Amino acid sequence: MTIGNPHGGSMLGRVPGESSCYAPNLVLIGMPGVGKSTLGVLAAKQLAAPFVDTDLIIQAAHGKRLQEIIREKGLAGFRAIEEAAVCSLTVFGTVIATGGSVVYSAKAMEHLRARGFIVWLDLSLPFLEQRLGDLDARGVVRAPGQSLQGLYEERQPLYALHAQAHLLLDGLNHEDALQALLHVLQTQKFSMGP
Ligand SMILES: Nc1ncnc2c1ncn2[C@@H]1O[C@H](COP(=O)(O)OP(=O)(O)O)[C@@H](O)[C@H]1O
Ligand SMILES: O=C(O)C1=C[C@@H](OP(=O)(O)O)[C@@H](O)[C@H](O)C1
Ligand SMILES: [Mg+2]
Repeated sequence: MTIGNPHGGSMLGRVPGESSCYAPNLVLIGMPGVGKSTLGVLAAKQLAAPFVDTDLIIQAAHGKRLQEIIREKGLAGFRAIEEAAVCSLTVFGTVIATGGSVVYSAKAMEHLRARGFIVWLDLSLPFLEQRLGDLDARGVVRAPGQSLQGLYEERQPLYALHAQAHLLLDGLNHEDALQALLHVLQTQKFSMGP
């Protein structure tokens, strides 16, 4: 399923209220474990673009791993930290891997949308179950006792709401996933160049 490119033929954009044009970011969203961080690096290499992982920015700012931040600050606290980190991004022409929970913040998604093209990386639940190990060890924003299926069903509509393109990665290895992403970008006439 392709959701469409509202920029039309040109991917050059303008931040509301600002005068200069920018090279858009490529923003990856999706469930934890789908491969946003891994594929983001591979895509950045291929596109000769810088790469940013918002999880790493948050970890570096706090000097702690995400699991510890979530444990100490709680779910709402982590969401607020994530929103602030994303809204402070000023990069252009950059591949951005987000954390899976970013879609809970309309403000963060608006910020990303104003500066980039948003691709939803998706895995069907059985593939995701196979991919993810212990959710607690991974540090995921979910209610106590919430199952992966419950989280998946809660999040799918949010990813669909914010994405401009959708990519189902079931059964694709790293290289095939990269090629599939590049194909989507080509189809959508996405370019980071001027
Ligand atoms: N296409 C793929 N095939 C198999 N394993 C993958 C693939 N993409 C990512 N992985 C693995 O899945 C795990 C989660 O990947 P990661 O990039 O951290 O996902 P995310 O950032 O979306 O949470 C990692 O162990 C990674 O090596
Ligand atoms: O989906 C989530 O609730 C989260 C996903 C993580 O990032 P990845 O999606 O890169 O695993 C990280 O932001 C945090 O631990 C919460
Ligand atoms: Mg990641």
